[in-house]
Amino acid sequence: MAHEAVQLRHVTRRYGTGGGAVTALDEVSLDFQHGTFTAIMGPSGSGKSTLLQCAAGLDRPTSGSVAVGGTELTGLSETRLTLLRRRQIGFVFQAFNLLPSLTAGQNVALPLRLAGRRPAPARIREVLERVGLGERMRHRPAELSGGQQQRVALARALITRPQVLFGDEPTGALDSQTSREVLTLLRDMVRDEGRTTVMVTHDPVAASYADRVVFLVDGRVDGELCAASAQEIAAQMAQLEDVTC
Ligand SMILES: Nc1ncnc2c1ncn2[C@@H]1O[C@H](COP(=O)(O)OP(=O)(O)OP(=O)(O)O)[C@@H](O)[C@H]1O
Repeated sequence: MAHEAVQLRHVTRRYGTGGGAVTALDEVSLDFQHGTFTAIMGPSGSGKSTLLQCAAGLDRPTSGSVAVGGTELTGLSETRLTLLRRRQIGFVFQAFNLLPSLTAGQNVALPLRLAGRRPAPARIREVLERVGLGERMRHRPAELSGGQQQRVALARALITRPQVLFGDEPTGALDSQTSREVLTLLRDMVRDEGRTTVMVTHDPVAASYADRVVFLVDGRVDGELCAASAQEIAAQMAQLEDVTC
């Protein structure tokens, strides 16, 4: 494919005005290539979540441009942006955000229902099987472990076959063993299905599952590592946190 999966050019996001204004992102330019797994790291308040929200079309930059799958988001109406998000983007958060009264299968079907489509039961089963939960279709969230709930949330994000999957601390609420299972699943999906994945994390071990780690400091890109170990990533983070203290 000719274009990047996600392209940010000189993206600035400012909150507020006057003396109390905060520049959460400051002229960030980044490309996320098709079929790659990128982790975004940086000290608290460095702009990681803002970057993800702008890249996913959930927030609009103050200036600069974002393109997803070759479509420029700047200037799209809210309706067209919503349609693009539904078709091309999946999102998983630290909180699983499942509806407690719905079964796993019904939760997974929700994005299609919201788009006015009738989900085929076979497709729901296929996606739940992909995350290892084919037998749990009729279970409600309270009957599932944290890791299983996050896998249902992942299946829900994948039901529309998005080009790009964004995760904001997707393993932040999981113990280390369960985190590893979810991260392995994410990495396998990138490798086997070419699902471009961008994940914010505080955890160097989680980041080591990615092909590339981009570091943010004060809303700017401050270096990156490729195919790095958790130790290398932790060392880089310690250095950045020292500098910003
Ligand atoms: N809605 C908002 N209104 C005002 N300021 C905001 C808003 N959202 C974020 N900020 C500010 O923008 C900066 C970047 O925030 P952001 O949440 O992107 O950082 P982060 O790196 O994800 O932080 P953390 O690791 O603590 O979650 C911070 O200074 C934050 O206080």
